[in-house]
Amino acid sequence: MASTKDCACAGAGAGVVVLFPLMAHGHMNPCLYLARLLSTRYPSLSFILLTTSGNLPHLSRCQLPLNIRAVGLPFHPADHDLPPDADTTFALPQNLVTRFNHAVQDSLPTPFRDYLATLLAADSPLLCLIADMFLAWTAPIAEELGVFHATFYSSGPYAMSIYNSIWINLPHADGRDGDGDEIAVPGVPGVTVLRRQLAPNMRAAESMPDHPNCRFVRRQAECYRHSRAFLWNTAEAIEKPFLDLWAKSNGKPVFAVGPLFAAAGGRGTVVDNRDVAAECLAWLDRHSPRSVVYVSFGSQNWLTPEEAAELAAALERKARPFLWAAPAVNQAPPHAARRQGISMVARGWVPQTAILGHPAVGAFVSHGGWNSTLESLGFGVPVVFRPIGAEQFCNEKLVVEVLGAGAATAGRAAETAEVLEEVMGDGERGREVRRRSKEIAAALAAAVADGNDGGDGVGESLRALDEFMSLVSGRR
Ligand SMILES: O=c1ccn([C@@H]2O[C@H](COP(=O)(O)OP(=O)(O)O[C@H]3O[C@H](CO)[C@@H](O)[C@H](O)[C@H]3O)[C@@H](O)[C@H]2O)c(=O)[nH]1
Repeated sequence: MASTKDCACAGAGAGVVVLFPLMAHGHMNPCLYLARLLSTRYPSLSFILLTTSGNLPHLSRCQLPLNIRAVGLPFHPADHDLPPDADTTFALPQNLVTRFNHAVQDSLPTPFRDYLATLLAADSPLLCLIADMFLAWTAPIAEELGVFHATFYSSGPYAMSIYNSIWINLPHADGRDGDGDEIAVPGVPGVTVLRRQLAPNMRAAESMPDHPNCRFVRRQAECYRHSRAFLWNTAEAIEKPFLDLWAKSNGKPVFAVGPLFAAAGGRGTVVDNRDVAAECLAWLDRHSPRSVVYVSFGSQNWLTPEEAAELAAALERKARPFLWAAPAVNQAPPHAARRQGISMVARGWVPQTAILGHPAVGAFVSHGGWNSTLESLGFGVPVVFRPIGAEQFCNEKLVVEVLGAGAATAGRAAETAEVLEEVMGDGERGREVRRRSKEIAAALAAAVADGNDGGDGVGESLRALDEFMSLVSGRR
């Protein structure tokens, strides 16, 4: 029996729900929001946030409600040729992120199975396991033990349909090599992608049908078949056709329960970095509405020094003030861009949702991680996408081509400067993008309305969450 470690007291309840996010901030944050939302909406239940032991100290500082406790499974990064402190994917280069995912998939199933068995032997009924999309291997184990398994997606169905299809089918391995070639995406009707939009490792895989990511995604697709429901951190208001497509292709119910950061209104996984937070907000307070460009590339992506220099040059060209977040050392801009007073480089974890909610922010230059995308949409701030990897180019396509609430840049200074001016300026394009951004923000706020403020009642995402809970507790 593998050892596990608890970090808080469980509240008493009529049943237990286990949530198991991948150990990456872009995955733990939304899962923690979901746990907080469920714990408020279902206070008589107990919630277990499953993670690895190395993450317990971080979670213990997150002030979890009494009916959520964190439990750590044993995981030793160094045993997998990972840095010994790689408890999450924070600041890991892309090849090590893939190794991290494989390490998790190879080493956690046994302790996970043992832990689930102990929960089944306990008095309180185990209602369900909600496991991350990248922990699909949990589904066959849950099925074998008779536990209801739901898959939680920290990205949206539009992006994941495209991303999975490309890794599984490699439709770009067609012998052509034009950057502007349009590639049809099998199983996603009406969607094409340009070869140049594909993430770099995806492009490289056209000559490597056994690329580690192909194996990883194909294995996941097999495991999903054992899951009984799909929960998405998105809202029908922005992705209804793609939620329907997913439900139809997979033959299982889907529930759009986001945007979770707005529904939970709580804190994410990373301990507040109070000094940096106060400094960022005080700096924003000194700027006029919609004047600042916020720049961030999330928790596990960064530009090369040359790319960062191009972006810095773009930002300086029109002398718009910018706030550049560098939570990891390798995310800082080049020295030339550090013009104190005019712009700010925030070293350390910043309060991103507070920044996006600040009236001074007029645009967000982002890699397009789904959380950043959703947070920006939620606050009505137009995104200028500068994708780096993973499914980020799909998030760009959704927002730019489908929703019309942002713009994209391939990264060159002149192009980026022009796109930023367009989005922030008073021309027709800028006004339209901002109008759509505000419209979408209102629709997302309505999706998570809890009906307690005299508005139009409970929003579609909270109703979907309640339907999901009825399903797992056998009431539907
Ligand atoms: O200083 C910081 C940096 C980040 N964040 C938060 O951290 C999260 C970052 O998530 P995301 O924007 O999705 O970026 P990644 O960390 O890159 O997320 C990974 O996971 C996402 C969800 O699956 C994918 O969409 C991305 O492509 C993948 O890189 C967001 O909630 C941010 O608000 C902060 O609060 N402060």
